[in-house]
Amino acid sequence: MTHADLRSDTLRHLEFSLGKDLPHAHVYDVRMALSLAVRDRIITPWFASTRAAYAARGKRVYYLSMEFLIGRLLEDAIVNLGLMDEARAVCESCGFDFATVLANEPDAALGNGGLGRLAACFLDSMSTLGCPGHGYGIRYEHGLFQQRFEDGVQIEEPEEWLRQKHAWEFERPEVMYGIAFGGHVRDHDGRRVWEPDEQVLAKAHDTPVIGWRGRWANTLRLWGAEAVHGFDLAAFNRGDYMGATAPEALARTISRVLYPDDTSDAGKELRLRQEYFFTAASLRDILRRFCGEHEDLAALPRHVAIQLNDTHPAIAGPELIRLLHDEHGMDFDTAEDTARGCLGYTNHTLMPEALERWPEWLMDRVLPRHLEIIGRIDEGHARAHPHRNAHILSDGNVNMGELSFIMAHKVNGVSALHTDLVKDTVFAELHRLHPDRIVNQTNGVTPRRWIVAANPALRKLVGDTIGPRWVSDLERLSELEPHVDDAGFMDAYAAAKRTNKEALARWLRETQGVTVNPAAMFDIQIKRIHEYKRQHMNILETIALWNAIREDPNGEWTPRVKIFGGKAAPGYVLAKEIIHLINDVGRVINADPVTRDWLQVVYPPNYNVTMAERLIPAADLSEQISTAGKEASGTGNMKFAMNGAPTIGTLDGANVEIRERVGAENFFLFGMTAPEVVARRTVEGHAAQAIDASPRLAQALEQVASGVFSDGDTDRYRGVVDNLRHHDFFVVCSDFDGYWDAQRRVDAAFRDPAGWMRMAALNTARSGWFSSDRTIRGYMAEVWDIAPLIAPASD
Ligand SMILES: CCc1ccc([C@H](C)CC(=O)N[C@@H]2O[C@H](CO)[C@@H](O)[C@H](O)[C@H]2O)cc1
Repeated sequence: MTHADLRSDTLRHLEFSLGKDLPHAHVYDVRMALSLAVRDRIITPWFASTRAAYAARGKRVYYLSMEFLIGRLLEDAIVNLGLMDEARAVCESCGFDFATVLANEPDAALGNGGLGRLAACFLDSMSTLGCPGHGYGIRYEHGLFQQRFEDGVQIEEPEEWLRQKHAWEFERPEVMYGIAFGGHVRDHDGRRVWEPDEQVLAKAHDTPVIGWRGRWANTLRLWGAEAVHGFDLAAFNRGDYMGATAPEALARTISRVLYPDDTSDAGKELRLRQEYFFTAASLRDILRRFCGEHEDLAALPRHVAIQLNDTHPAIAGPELIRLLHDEHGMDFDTAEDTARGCLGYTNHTLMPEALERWPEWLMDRVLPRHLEIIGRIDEGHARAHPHRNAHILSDGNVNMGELSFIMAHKVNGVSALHTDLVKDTVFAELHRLHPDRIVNQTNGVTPRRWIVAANPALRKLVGDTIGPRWVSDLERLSELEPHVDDAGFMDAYAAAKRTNKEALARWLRETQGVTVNPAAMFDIQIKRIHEYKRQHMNILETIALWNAIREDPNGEWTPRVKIFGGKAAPGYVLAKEIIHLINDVGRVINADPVTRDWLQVVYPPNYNVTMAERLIPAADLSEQISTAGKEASGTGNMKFAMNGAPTIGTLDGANVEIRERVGAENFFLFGMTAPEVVARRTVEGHAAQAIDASPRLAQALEQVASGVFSDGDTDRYRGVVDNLRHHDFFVVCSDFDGYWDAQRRVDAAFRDPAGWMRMAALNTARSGWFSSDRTIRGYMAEVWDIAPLIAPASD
């Protein structure tokens, strides 16, 4: 595949697909034309993969997720097809800067955070491994809101990724299903018949997902909602223009926007409709494909593995039973067992408020037949386990966690610690009743996006040092370890990090108007804003450091740039207060001439996948400081370690496994363990005690309370301060001094550049296990019982 070919194809698309003459082309036109030319090169492996899967008559995996946090796709496709140099040459030959062309693509922000991004990494790995699978989700017209700051306060604005044509999808008007809602269930000669009173059409939009080296491609099928009868001409003729389009608008509401909550169950009816809409359309599509190849529906589990990405598609259990029993006449118990044989359920959070519980009355109104079926499942489980103390239906609610567990043949947590906590807490009773149902599948991330695309300097160095095979066999990074004692390699490693830091400094200057010193330590915390992730502990430590530098300006300090990134759910008041506080503290500290050269705070708005790709390669320190027992896994922690940023963190989620693999000496540990946190909470006034014992913390809290960072306004942070002083459920105060001490250890370590770079390089060399390829191989063997349809990549 020469540059000439890609160039001629790009120019052909510019002319015939975009209808643009090169002299008049805008960057958008070139980006679209190049995208279409690159997409053309995905079609052949895509068709071949589909044919191979059909020919194999084997098993397929279906990953059902309300979220796919994809980001941009052009560079990802170019990387997986090995067309980087060609694509850059094509842009330059058209008179456009490659980076500018790539930057013209909007992020597909169809997710909130960890869960959605994990789904996207999993799709890349399933294609790279040749695991026949499809992603199923919702084609939201508006993804996660755009974040901007007004005087440091988060303002949400609608996200408009579809304002421009989406280059990577194929609309499938021929794949359309009517999805029913509401109505009643009545008896009809001994059978229960659902008579819904609403219907919405689900139309498929397919995006090919190409794997490394373009050897296999799966499909991401996203459903868009449309009205059965969209336009009311009679109303229009009556001049009731709103009335005329109301049916269309109402129907499209279902796929209009992503719910921006990532930890609390909004419990909104529309959310339940979204969950049923995509789950029902996906199951219809799965059964259509199966019935096109096989007769006996009881054989479904041998050919179909369905993974529930948290409880959000949990209605899949009752819906599959409804299809098998009500529509295909299978007897109920066989239908239930058949469904269980297909279903796997992944739990991603222990936060009680994040576990979905739908009021029975709401389920009865939206999905009356499903509520009946859920009742029968629960009764059946009670009959099988008379003394059980776990219920799907309890206190007038439908517990979607219990439903998912009982309807799945395998349940997994997303890190070793999390899986143990799932067994000991949220599902302790069900674990007792089904002791071999829970397995662990520690998360992973795709090295194609998070090293090859995001960090070309490191990619080149690693490739030059150990050859090309690490990209699809990441544990080969361990072959770098002997080179860590080689000065030449370490100089090149440090140079790569420096290149990335200078690039980030340039971007911060150009986009944020902030000048940072690339020699300073880039200390980064990027993730959704949440009390358990403890961004407020980070900013309190920053204030304490500021105080310490001001008290001893000539002391031996390590220049540090504190970089934050992250959105708060619009309704999460305290998280929004934390955002405001970080911006307010930054405003004061950055203006302080005494400390300016030693400490800066930067918080670029609208953190997303593309910004993560820019920040992570430039990081020196990875902040993973959640309250132990609260972060199910984390995946940012893995991306930072791979890109040579040692972690300061607690023994929480996958931090535990990162520390085990990179070595305790290459990890800055602090804080209470999960059991210690639980014990500490039982101590009356544990926060006040900790504050009394820590003058640094007490001073910082008092400064926040007294308005030092809010122009004397003593109300602005009353919420955060009172919560910390009187509740502090996430033990910020009790972990503060440990955190402070760990940060001072970081300072000392960073002042030894060679020593620091050694830690950084060992983090890279020892984090290969955290590839999502390893994770997917685990699911394939222990959950889906499926074999890849291609041999492992040889290069
Ligand atoms: C009902 C609202 C809602 C929406 C999303 C969620 C997600 C489960 C939250 C989430 O993203 N969890 C994160 O999942 C990652 C992938 O497994 C983990 O690495 C993170 O630790 C976990 O917080 C909970 C509740």
